[in-house]
Amino acid sequence: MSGEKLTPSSGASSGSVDVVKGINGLDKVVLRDPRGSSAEVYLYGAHVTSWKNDHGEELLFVSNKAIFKPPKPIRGGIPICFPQFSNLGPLDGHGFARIRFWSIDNSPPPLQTNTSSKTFVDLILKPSEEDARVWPHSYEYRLRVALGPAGELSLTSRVRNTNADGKPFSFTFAYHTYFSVSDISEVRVEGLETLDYLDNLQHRERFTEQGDALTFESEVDKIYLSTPTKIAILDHEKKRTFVVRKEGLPDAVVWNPWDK
Ligand SMILES: O=P(O)(O)OC[C@H]1O[C@H](O)[C@H](O)[C@@H](O)[C@@H]1O
Repeated sequence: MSGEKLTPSSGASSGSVDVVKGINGLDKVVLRDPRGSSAEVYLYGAHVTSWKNDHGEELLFVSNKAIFKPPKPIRGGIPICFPQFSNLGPLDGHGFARIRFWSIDNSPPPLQTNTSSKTFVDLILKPSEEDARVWPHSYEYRLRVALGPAGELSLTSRVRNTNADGKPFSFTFAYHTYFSVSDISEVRVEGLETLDYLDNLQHRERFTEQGDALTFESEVDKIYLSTPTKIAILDHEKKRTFVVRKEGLPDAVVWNPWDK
C-alpha cells in the first residue's frame, strides 16, 4: 500500500494517520489506534466509511451496492449533509458537501475537545464556483475526525462565515450515520421516548412518541425534536450498544428504509 504519513507513528501509545488509495483510486485517510480500533475517511465527501472496534468488528453499515464514483454520494458510513439536510431548501437532497472533494487541513485553528485523542485528521471544504451559484455564501467548513483511546469515534464540525461583508447565512446540517446492526427486530433505541417528532412518511406531520424505547416493525423515517445529548442504540443479538453523544445538534433522525 503506498501512502503518505501525516503524523509520525512512533511509540506504542500513539496512533497512526495515513493517506492511501481506496476504492476506484479515491484518496482515503486511515486512522489507527495501537489498541486495534480504526476508522477510514474518504476525502470525497469527508465521508467516514469504516469504523472498527479493537476486535476488528465493523460498526458502520455500508451498502454492498454503494458506488464510490463521483458525483454519486456514497450510500452508508457517515455522509455529511451540508448546507442542507434532506429537501429542507432549494438545493439537491442533503446538500453538496457529501459529493465534493475535501482537502486535508494541516494547520487548523486550535480546537478545544474533551477527548485526549491524538489520532485525528482535519478536513476542509471551501465553496467552488459551481456551488457559489446555487448557495452564494463564502465559508470554510472544517471537520475533525478523531479516534479515541477507547475506540470511540468523534466528529467535530466548524463552519466559519468568510463572507467579505460579514453577511450572516443559515444552513441545515446532519451527520447521517448508518450504524451496523444485526436483525432489526433485535434493536431498540433509547432516549427518544415521549418526544415530539415530524413523520417524514406522513408529510412531516407532528406527533408525540409513546413512552417505550423505539423498536422497528416497518419503515421508519422520523425527525425527533429537541432530543437529549445522549441516545443509545441497543443491539440484543450482537450484545452491543452504540452510545451517541452530541452537542449543538438538537434534533435526531431515525431512518430505517426496511428494504436495502
Ligand atoms: O438517499 P439519500 O439522499 O442518501 O437519503 C436517505 C435518507 O436520508 C434521510 O434520513 C431522510 O430522512 C430520508 O427521507 C432519506 O431517504
